Amino acid sequence: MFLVIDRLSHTYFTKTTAVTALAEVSLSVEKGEFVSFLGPSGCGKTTLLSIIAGLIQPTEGKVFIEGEPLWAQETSAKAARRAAGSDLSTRGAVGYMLQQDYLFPWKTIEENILLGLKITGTLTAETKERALALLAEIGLDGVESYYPSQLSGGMRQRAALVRTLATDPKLLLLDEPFSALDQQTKLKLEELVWKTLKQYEKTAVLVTHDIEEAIAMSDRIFLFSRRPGRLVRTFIIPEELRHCPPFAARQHPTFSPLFQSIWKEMEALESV
Ligand SMILES: Nc1ncnc2c1ncn2[C@@H]1O[C@H](COP(=O)(O)OP(=O)(O)OP(=O)(O)O)[C@@H](O)[C@H]1O
Repeated sequence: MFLVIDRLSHTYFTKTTAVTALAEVSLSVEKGEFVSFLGPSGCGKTTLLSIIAGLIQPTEGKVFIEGEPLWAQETSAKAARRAAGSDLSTRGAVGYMLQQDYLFPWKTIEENILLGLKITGTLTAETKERALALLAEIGLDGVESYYPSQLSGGMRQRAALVRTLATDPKLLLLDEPFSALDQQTKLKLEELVWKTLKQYEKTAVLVTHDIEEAIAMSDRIFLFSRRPGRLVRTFIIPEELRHCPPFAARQHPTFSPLFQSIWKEMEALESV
């Protein structure tokens, strides 16, 4: 298994309160799989994504990426390899794409998309060429010297996708990356992201409120209860939808019945 989450719970402690965001979540994701986290607002989806990204340490439970535990003590051999600069296993392991593109406004598109490579010390002629080729592949050639303010929202999100993929991350975490876009741009970008991730055989986790988007993009959907978020159901997307790009999947006869059944479960969760 590529990603394993084992009996994970998380409580946020403030001076006066304790908020349990997630309770006893266990799930796993295969290499190359695209999964979505769906659930009522505040059920802990972003918290879970931040834990997988290594940004938050959970109060209980474990996360393994390719068998390696997050937050485990480094072995001395591994620490030595890292010190010598020869251990790239954790570099660029996880790519994060958010609702806002977070491109730096004072940097050009080219500087923005190469930033991750610079930070991780992996900027070479080869990785630069790859990033620029990716930019061209998604229809943004010619804008390298532009600043983010000179691009549309959809173009900026495409540039953010290139920046995320430039470091060749093993795992992509997508936190509602399409939710701020107009419907037409959103559908086009879903299509592009899906095709790009399939082409590069990436493993991805998407957080979304949008049931249709989750069905159109995913191989499986994990449905969470209200806070504290517990995994209540796993929907396996039928084979015929999984192999269709999102736009075609939305037109497929099995799409609507699946939407109805997930909608009913979501309604039941919201009314509890
Ligand atoms: N830093 C924090 N300190 C305290 N509580 C927090 C913190 N971050 C999140 N929470 C709380 O934890 C719960 C889960 O939040 P989270 O953002 O993970 O949910 P979500 O499912 O992603 O929500 P939404 O769908 O609305 O984006 C919420 O009740 C939230 O208020």
